Amino acid sequence: MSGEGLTIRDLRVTFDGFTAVDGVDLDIHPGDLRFLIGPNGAGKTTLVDAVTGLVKAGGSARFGDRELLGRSVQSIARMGIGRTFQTATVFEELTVLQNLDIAAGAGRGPWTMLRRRKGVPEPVEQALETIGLSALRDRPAGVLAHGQKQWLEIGMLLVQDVRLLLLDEPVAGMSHDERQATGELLQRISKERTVVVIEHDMDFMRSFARSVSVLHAGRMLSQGTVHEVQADAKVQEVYLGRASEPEVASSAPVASTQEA
Ligand SMILES: Nc1ncnc2c1ncn2[C@@H]1O[C@H](COP(=O)(O)OP(=O)(O)OP(=O)(O)O)[C@@H](O)[C@H]1O
Repeated sequence: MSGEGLTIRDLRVTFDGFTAVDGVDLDIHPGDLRFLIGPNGAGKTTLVDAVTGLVKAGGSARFGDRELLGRSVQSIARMGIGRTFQTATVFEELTVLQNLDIAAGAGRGPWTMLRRRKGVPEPVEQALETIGLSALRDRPAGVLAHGQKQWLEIGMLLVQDVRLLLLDEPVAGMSHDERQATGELLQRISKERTVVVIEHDMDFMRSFARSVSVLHAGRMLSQGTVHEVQADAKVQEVYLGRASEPEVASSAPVASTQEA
């Protein structure tokens, strides 16, 4: 796929003397479906915060040939970079369609837009279909299942024509079927866009990652295919060495199961 990639060099984020991201290099090519994994506190969310302008960072993060560091959150969003957070942020009282409509017209006043809207704009129709919520378009977002809210939030990025999607634990709390549907959704989306997924669910990672980067204590520990990362002794040590911690224990099989 042509388009813009994300190139990070020597990224550093410090909070009151504590270094959360410690000189990270990362290359994400257009059309990648990259999983960013690592134990709790590794710096995954902070890295995404830095790329999206939420925290100050040193080093460089370029989208195509444009530097992101030093720009405002809004300016970075206008460049086609969008993210989701661990908790879905949709307007619960508004319908699925209204949520997408507002996202599509971000910057136009929502009420003006809702009053004047006749018919459904093509990008909104397409997003509804992509996220599988066409039949629920007139339902209030608040009644959607947990997984469906996450898909709606992804749809809200699609209608803004986001080129690089950064998703923070999109399948947390989802059922097995919802995870499967989400993985397939991300594969569809990454045919035309670039997707980065922060994830703790190793089964999900094995099934859907095109490439993987492993962060540990603010540094890049390992990168490659699922197979390469699983076979990396450093990765095995980081995960297996912490297998007694409940959340990481669920991640431990990264080092011990067969190739995805
Ligand atoms: N605003 C902040 N102020 C101080 N320390 C912070 C701040 N945000 C994050 N940290 C610290 O930076 C480190 C990295 O946190 P981060 O949330 O990026 O990790 P993570 O890899 O996303 O972890 P998790 O998988 O648990 O979400 C942690 O030690 C965290 O406590």
